[in-house]
Amino acid sequence: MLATRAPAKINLTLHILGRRADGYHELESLVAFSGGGDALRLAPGPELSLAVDGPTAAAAGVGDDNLVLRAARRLAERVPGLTLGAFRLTKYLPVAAGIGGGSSDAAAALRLLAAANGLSADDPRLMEAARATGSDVPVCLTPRARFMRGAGEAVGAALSLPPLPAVLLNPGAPVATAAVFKRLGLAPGERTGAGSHPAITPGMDAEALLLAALRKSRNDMEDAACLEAPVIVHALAVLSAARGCRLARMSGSGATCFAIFSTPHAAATAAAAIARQNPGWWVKTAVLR
Ligand SMILES: C[C@](O)(CO)[C@H](O)COP(=O)(O)OP(=O)(O)OC[C@H]1O[C@@H](n2ccc(N)nc2=O)[C@H](O)[C@@H]1O
Ligand SMILES: Nc1ncnc2c1ncn2[C@@H]1O[C@H](COP(=O)(O)OP(=O)(O)OP(=O)(O)O)[C@@H](O)[C@H]1O
Repeated sequence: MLATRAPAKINLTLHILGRRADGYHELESLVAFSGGGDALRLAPGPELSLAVDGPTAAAAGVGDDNLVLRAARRLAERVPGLTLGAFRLTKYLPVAAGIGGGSSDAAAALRLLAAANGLSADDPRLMEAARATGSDVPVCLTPRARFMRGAGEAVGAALSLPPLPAVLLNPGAPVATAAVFKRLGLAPGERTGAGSHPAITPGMDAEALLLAALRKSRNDMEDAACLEAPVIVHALAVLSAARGCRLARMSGSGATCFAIFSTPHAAATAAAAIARQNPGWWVKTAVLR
């Protein structure tokens, strides 16, 4: 039995540069990852199957369109004689939440299949299968902080950013990614005129440089997502007002928002207070890296 984790993907920044002729949006995003997340196991064998359990299993679905199965099929198309097997996904991350849960599961499936088949981590067929599965899958293949560009197919080198203590908050409203992109109202071929992304380089000091660069950047999907799910406005206000919050922002197409704190203790104290006051919300602490 092989096992791996599928952590949450957090878009620390998300700049929309325009819409390509093929309808997809061109973006520039600094992405980081939580610890924890979903758990995926694989018993290698000739037949492909999937069982799903865990608190958010029902929303993710066990059908043929589960991203674990889609990623496995995309790799099998590229690797003759690929050993497949029985996957078991234990789903903890909220679904349709802007934290790439399904994409991270798909990337985890590719990592396990690579291990089961003796493929090296830099075998180009893994990245090709990731690209063919979904826009967020390439950046999740090796979950370390890095830039993603294009429509998500171009991923930069891993960045050794200082670990960022954070609170992740999902207010319980599922948000469809395509609906938020549509609300941006860009025509194919149209540019947004977004300025260049503030420089973020390996080894940046957490206290000063990284936070300053993050504050100068944005999530360009935030306003559109707030129209789709107005509770996001409230979620951002709650995070911003938390004691010790240094930056609060939405991830991806929402509705999950994150806040950065100076220490894990400050994040844990804020998370406990927010969870107490909002019993229906998904509130977790994380160290993003
Ligand atoms: C918003 C982000 O989460 C930021 O990381 C991603 O860009 C979205 O990634 P994703 O959920 O994996 O997206 P996909 O499943 O590939 O696409 C869902 C839908 O979102 C739209 N889409 C997606 C990515 C992109 N760069 N431009 C788009 O316009 C397309 O309408 C597409 O049909
Ligand atoms: N393993 C999976 N986990 C979660 N959702 C899945 C999975 N497989 C397929 N899906 C479907 O994919 C859709 C998007 O789910 P996901 O949780 O990945 O969204 P997201 O967090 O908004 O992603 P992103 O941030 O990449 O836009 C859901 O409608 C869900 O039914």
